[in-house]
Parts: sequence; structure tokens; C-alpha cells
Amino acid sequence: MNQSKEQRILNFVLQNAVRGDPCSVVDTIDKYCSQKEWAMNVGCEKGLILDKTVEEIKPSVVLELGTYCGYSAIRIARLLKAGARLLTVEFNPEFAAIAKQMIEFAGVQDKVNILEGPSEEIIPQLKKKYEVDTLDFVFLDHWKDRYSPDTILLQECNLLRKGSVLLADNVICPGAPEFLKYIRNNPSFQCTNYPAHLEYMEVQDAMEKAVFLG
Ligand SMILES: Cc1ncnc2c1ncn2[C@@H]1O[C@H](/C=C/CNC(=O)c2cc(-c3ccc(F)cc3)cc(O)c2O)C[C@H]1O
Ligand SMILES: [Mg+2]
Repeated sequence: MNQSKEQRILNFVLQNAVRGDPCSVVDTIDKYCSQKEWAMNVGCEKGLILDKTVEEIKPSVVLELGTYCGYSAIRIARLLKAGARLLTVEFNPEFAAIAKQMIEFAGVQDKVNILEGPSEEIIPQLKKKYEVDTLDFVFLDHWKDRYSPDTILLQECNLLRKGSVLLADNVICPGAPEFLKYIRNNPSFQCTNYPAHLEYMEVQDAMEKAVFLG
């Protein structure tokens, strides 16, 4: 059975990146996906916006929705302080398996917990099953029509506290119009838009940051 694109990306990393060096894994994925096969990693330009947000917040507990191959999980985990942890949600078992290997190769597995399943099932389990009190930072990068229902669900589950930061990828391309409408009209959130390019392309995209005001 021929390999998937995600398997080819993993193989390229295993053969070309430096084991235990998260930056080399990130750079190697960017190299493959810009030169050989496009893939929906957040990429280096928007990745810098993600980095700056993580460095600003210095979060202890991070939730990522949509692990895919683990690119942004590795970007986030490499910046986390000792004892901080990233919970990343992925419902496709093949992607979860690829991401697990990618994260282990990068050497950040002690900071990352891949939670396999749909976000609408996992989010209500975070407090009891995963011992989460509240989330300091949430990176949304899963199906775009899930951004607003999951933001509502996070609030219903009391997982956000005053100052919790959401960062959403792709609010222009492919777009998350329902999410933007919801979050920008909600007085409980302070929103900021960060224009950028779609990963590996000269196409307009943007990220939206939303700070929960409590
Ligand atoms: C609800 C739920 N629960 C758990 N995991 C979930 C989930 N929904 C998706 N996932 C998982 O996240 C990943 C999905 C991410 C969705 N991201 C995308 O669809 C996506 C698409 C593009 C894009 C842009 C222009 C084009 F021409 C084509 C594509 C760019 C991106 O950066 C993206 O994140 C993989 C999937 O298994
Ligand atoms: Mg994305």
C-alpha cells in the first residue's frame, strides 16, 4: 500500500533532521513542505506569530486542537518552561501516530500529551480525566467550522479564566467566518488580527488572537 504524504514527511524528518533538536525538526518539515509537497502545517511565518504569543504568555497549560503531524505541537513545546505541558487533540489515528513519532524524534515528548479523539468529546474530559484546572493558551487549528462551537464548549466547561488566550489559524484561508463573527461580537473577548501568508504560499491568510476577559 503506498505511503501517505504524512508518512513521507515523517520519513524525511527521520532521515534529515537532528534527533532531539526540535528546531531542526520544524525546519526540516518546512523544507519538505515548501520544496516537495505542500501540507497544512502552520509554517514558519505564522509559526513566528505562534512563538511570540507563547513567549509572551509563558503558559503552564496549553491546549492545541488539531495536531496533524505535530509541527505546531513541537513549535509550542520547545518554548514551554519546565513543568509546563501541552495537551494536543487529534481524532485521525494515522495522523496521531505520525505526530507521536515526530514529537518523540524532536525530544519534546515529556511536555506533550496527544489526546486521540474528537475535540467535542475530549474538551469535557479535560478537568476530570486530564487534571486541567483552566487553560492558559489554546491554539485552534482543526476543522474551521469547529472553532466557534469549541470556543463555546471551552467556556461551558469553565476551562477559560480571565486572561486565557486563544489563537486561531486560518481565519482568512481557508477561513473561519462563523468564528470571527462570534468572537469579534462577543464582549468577553478582546480580539487582535495578525495578517500573514498561508503556509508555503503567496496567498493571504491571518491568525486571530482572542483574550478572554472573564
Ligand atoms: C473536531 C476535531 N477533533 C479532533 N481533531 C480534529 C478535529 N477536526 C480536525 N481534526 C484534525 O485536525 C487536523 C485538521 C486540520 C484542518 N486544517 C485545515 O483544514 C487547514 C487547511 C488549509 C488549507 C488552505 C488552503 C488550501 F487550498 C487548502 C488547505 C490550511 C491550514 O493551515 C489548515 O489548518 C487533522 C484532523 O484530523
Ligand atoms: Mg492551519
